[in-house]
Amino acid sequence: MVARLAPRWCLRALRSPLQVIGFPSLQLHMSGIAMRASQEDFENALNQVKLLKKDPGNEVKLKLYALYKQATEGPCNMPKPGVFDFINKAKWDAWDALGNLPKETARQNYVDLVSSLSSSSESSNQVQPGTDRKQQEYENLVVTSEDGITKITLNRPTKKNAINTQMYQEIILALKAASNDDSILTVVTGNGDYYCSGNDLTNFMDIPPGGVEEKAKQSAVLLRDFVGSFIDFPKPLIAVVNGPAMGISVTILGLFDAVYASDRATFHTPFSHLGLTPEGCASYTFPKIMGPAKATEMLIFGKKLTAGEACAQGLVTEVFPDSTFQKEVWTRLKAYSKLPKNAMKISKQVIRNMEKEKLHAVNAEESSVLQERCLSDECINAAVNFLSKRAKL
Ligand SMILES: CCCCC/C=C/C(=O)SCCNC(=O)CCNC(=O)[C@H](O)C(C)(C)COP(=O)(O)OP(=O)(O)OC[C@H]1O[C@@H](n2cnc3c(N)ncnc32)[C@H](O)[C@@H]1OP(=O)(O)O
Repeated sequence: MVARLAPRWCLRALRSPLQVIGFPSLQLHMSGIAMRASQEDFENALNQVKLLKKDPGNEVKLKLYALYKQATEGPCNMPKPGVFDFINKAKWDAWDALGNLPKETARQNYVDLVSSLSSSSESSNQVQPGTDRKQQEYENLVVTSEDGITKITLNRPTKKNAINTQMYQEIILALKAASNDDSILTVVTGNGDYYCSGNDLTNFMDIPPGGVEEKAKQSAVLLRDFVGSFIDFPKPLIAVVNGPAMGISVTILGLFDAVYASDRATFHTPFSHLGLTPEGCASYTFPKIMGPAKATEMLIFGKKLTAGEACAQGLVTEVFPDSTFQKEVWTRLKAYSKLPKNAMKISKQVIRNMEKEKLHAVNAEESSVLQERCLSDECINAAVNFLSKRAKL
């Protein structure tokens, strides 16, 4: 069966030779698509393309074409068109550039790309690199974009940037926006002396009408969505750890592509002390990064690491003296942001796609275990303890 799907913007007048690039990706030879894990998503994505309200432009159309061909036929197998056959040459180049990218990865990248296009056509939240534009307003974050870098700053310095319920939601939104904007790199950092003190322990105080069980359920869903948005983030994601980091802000570092730390930073996951268990996929990423024995010290015994120790164990990419931290890190990030955008993004996706499913499974399991832990005496006592000490201050 061959289905030809024509998005509305496909019907617009075409001006340049490149604009007549069609959508072979939409000529669905369904029987030829291998039955693999992501086939349903892939088919949905093929259908979603025709619903796009906005023409995504030739660069994106070529990318969709190339990923479709790679996903369904494998590496480029066509003879190279002549130099004056502009359109077919551009298509051939795009497909050929994917080299030996596995079919499954191409399929996943196609799905991710369509998903980002769908959201961006909904939100139209495009940010031009180099414009230092402040994005959407958030209560607990400051998000800016400059020199192709979107910077998400955790902004509750008086609470050591503890993540309250609203802030979890805002971070999910900010990551979604950053994945759809024109930036090349995305950075997460903290305002003030802390990077982040982890989950806001007062989150547990806000009990809905359904009671504590309902609260635990809501927290688990929020946690899974929050961590999921890091797992799925499609561009290079960098943590600029300006000071101490605790709890979930540490575990999630295992899902970043690079972590730069000030020598003032520390890394602390006192889960057992709080009656809690690891999240952020750390039960999988930490043993992989630092080996099971070191992961145990952090995740089960709550050993606090210095920046130097975290670097030696592979959790941190590099440590800088606090006095020159910002200058050195931003000089480096600006240089990285000038590297070819698509190559970096695709490389990140190739690396992540190797274990995306595993990470989602780990996230679901950790969230479900935590849903139970939140209701345990150990956890409730630890939260009450923190809150009563705080009340005395
Ligand atoms: C969605 C469910 C996820 C569940 C998984 C949980 C994962 C985690 O993240 S576990 C880690 C949780 N975090 C903590 O246990 C840290 C608790 N905070 C502290 O131990 C200390 O505040 C400190 C070491 C971070 C800083 O100590 P200090 O320098 O002495 O400063 P203060 O204690 O006076 O803090 C200033 C101000 O900030 C408030 N605050 C700090 N961290 C948190 C927090 N995590 N939750 C709520 N509030 C926090 C602190 O209470 C002070 O507030 P005020 O008293 O109103 O000034």
